[in-house]
Amino acid sequence: MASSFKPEQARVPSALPLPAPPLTKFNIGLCQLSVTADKKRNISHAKKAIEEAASKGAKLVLLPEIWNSPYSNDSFPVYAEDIDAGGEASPSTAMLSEVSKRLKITIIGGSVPERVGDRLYNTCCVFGADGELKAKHRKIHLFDIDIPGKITFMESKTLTAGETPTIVDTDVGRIGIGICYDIRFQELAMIYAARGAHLLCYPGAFNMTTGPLHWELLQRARATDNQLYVATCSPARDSGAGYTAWGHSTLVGPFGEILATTEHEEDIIIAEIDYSILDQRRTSLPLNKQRRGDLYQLVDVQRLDSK
Ligand SMILES: NC(=O)CC(=O)C(=O)O
Repeated sequence: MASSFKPEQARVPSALPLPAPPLTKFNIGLCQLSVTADKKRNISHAKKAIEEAASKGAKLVLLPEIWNSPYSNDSFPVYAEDIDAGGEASPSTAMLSEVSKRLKITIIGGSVPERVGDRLYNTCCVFGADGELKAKHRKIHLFDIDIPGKITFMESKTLTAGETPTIVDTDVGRIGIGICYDIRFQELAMIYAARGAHLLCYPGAFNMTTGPLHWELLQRARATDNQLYVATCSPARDSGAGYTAWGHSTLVGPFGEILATTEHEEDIIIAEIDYSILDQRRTSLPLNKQRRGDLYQLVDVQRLDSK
């Protein structure tokens, strides 16, 4: 019987069905890396961590937000790379491309500062198992925060905001990308879910003020509301750094369950993702059929405009 709730109208355009993923079960590796001021060391360190994750069975590896540079407005212009030029102009992404191809794995390359003319972005590159750059997400929501006596940080002093949501089909499923502060904006996750994402990946560097309260809560909320997997990856904590990361990289399942997590030290988490659970959860708790499209709607502006 057709529902008078008009669930198909709660997403504009209508939500896409969940696509069949290329594989159902695989391991994800979350590399919670220590980051120093030495960029060359950061790159070789990340490379070793990716190799270790792959040797332990990871088919998808996620890196932290800003893993090749300290997280500071002074550092972003100094460490920024011209990703589109590639090669020597972007040693960090050249390494990701080489490793993903050699190991035949998908890499969600955390984020690095990107230079485009006189602009800087906080950018996540996704490399396929063939070493090709499949997608580039520029942090859409810049992290400007001012909690007196606790934390003041203004990314907008140096960075420009990205303009588009990023969802990418990979060998390990359809993945929506957000960077750190992007996780606070539930509409982005809802748009990815409506576009058929199996998994959302958020490289992120929450801090000692918001991390304890919000980091796990937000991941579990995005996963529970959208009935999909959420993976996050933070830098390891360095208490001597100007910005102290919270750590606690995590994988959350589609029922909001923590499947794997860690503390704040350097670590490589290997955990299993099983996409067959998505259909099970959505059948048992059919939120997509129960939405009140007669009362509210989420408009995906980009998809609407491309129609
Ligand atoms: N660093 C961020 O982008 C976000 C963050 O720390 C927060 O939202 O809190």
